Amino acid sequence: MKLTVIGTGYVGLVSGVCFSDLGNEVVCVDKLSEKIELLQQGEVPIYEPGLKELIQKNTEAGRLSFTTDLSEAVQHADIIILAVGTPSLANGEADLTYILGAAQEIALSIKGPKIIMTKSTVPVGTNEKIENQFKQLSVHPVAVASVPEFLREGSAVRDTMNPDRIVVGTESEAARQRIEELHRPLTDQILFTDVRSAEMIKYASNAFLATKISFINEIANICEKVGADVTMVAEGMGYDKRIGSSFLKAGIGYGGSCFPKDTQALIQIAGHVDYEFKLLKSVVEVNRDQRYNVIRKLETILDDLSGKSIAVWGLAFKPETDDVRDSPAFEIIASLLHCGASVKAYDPIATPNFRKLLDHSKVEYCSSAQEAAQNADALCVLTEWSEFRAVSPAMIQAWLRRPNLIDGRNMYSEEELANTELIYYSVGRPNMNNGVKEQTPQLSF
Ligand SMILES: NC(=O)C1=CN([C@@H]2O[C@H](COP(=O)(O)OP(=O)(O)OC[C@H]3O[C@@H](n4cnc5c(N)ncnc54)[C@H](O)[C@@H]3O)[C@@H](O)[C@H]2O)C=CC1
Ligand SMILES: O=C(O)[C@H]1O[C@H](OP(=O)(O)OP(=O)(O)OC[C@H]2O[C@@H](n3ccc(=O)[nH]c3=O)[C@H](O)[C@@H]2O)[C@H](O)[C@@H](O)[C@@H]1O
Repeated sequence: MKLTVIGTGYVGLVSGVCFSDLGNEVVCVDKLSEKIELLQQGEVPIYEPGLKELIQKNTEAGRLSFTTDLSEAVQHADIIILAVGTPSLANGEADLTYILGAAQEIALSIKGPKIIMTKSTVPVGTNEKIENQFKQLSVHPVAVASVPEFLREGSAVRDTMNPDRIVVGTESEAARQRIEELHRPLTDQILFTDVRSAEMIKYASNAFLATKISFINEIANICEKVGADVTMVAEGMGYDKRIGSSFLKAGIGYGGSCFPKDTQALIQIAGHVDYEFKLLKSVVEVNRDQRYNVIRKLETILDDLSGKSIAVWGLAFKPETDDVRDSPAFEIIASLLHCGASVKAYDPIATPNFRKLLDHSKVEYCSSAQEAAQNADALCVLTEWSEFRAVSPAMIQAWLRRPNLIDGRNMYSEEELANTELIYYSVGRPNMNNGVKEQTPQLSF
């Protein structure tokens, strides 16, 4: 099949590359010429395991190419995939400027019938708007389908090649058949729905996963007060197939380019039809507060943070990505600065992106985990990179000036801490002091 993908962010690039790897002829379009030039030279603008090799393989095979010329590229395609960004507006609503802009450009360019497959996450009703735009601007028949994307950053290629399901929302039988044909090599689990339901499935899925995270984070906060261990609680819950073990890792709250924006957008979508999504509002509020536990724990240990040197390990919103969009590290570091602390930060790959967000005289970006931790008054682990897991708590203690470790991702075990003198606070687990668990709090009932 011949495909044109509009937008070379995570979704556009990864799906374009994977579809070409399945034998389709794919042209990827972006309006940013510097991105396209990089891709044409075989370089990848994002860090995503396995992607570079696939780009090289499929470019060499002549199935994959990159261009800034949208109007030329769309002529080539049977199916045009919309994968441009839908960021948040200040009020939390999804900004549809890019997707409607791209649809307009396509409508003014096409010279024959096309299938438009929307992979961007868009509010319910957007694909109908896109369809209307085509009717107004083009004489050529266009079938629109909502085919939301569920990949995760850091495992985007694997997720795309092994999807749990493909959702296809369309009213067009022709689009349905072609899109089924395109996805059949990936899975048999293809669900056909109406357009609005497909759009809703995407928001509901992200909101549900975000709810699981805020739920376990609140359980963790209670565990800290009653002396239980959230990792055991999550394990015990997860064996129940109705609950499932995934997305029950307590931490510093979810970040990234999607959960924060999509939860806000769904609250707005509900608001537009006079429905107050109370549960999701709480999920967002819990998430916003969870990251500040790191600061509260530091204050418990160090009292006043003014003048202290705090090491931070991890700036990306999760491991295996250099994406720092809505990373909890940003607000945590901003709070540390607000409290008068100075920060020494290290991330294996996300530092250049983070520095663009926060260039401050009191933030020193270090080139190794050791350099960041050396002589600091405390270390905060904010992203669970395997590189950090490989450093023993004893080594961390040796590097620090004062033996304080705040583990925002529950990376280290009781056994590893047993032979150290660290004061260790994690999330929803008993604190440790000099290798010994702090006493379980007395319960007053
Ligand atoms: N990042 C992720 O892991 C996932 C994202 N999504 C959704 O997919 C959509 C895309 O997200 P990302 O890939 O992160 O996007 P992104 O924001 O990183 O990249 C979008 C790209 O589209 C380009 N673009 C915008 N308008 C254009 C036009 N008219 N012509 C050509 N190029 C244009 C931009 O220059 C940019 O390079 C969003 O709706 C997002 O919510 C869905 C699942 C996963
Ligand atoms: O719509 C999207 O963009 C994507 O959003 C998420 O993917 P992603 O943001 O790449 O990463 P996740 O692995 O879901 O992690 C999101 C955040 O939740 C946090 N998280 C995740 C799981 C967990 O148990 N606990 C937890 O705190 C992570 O640290 C991270 O900050 C969804 O998992 C994808 O299915 C979806 O396609």
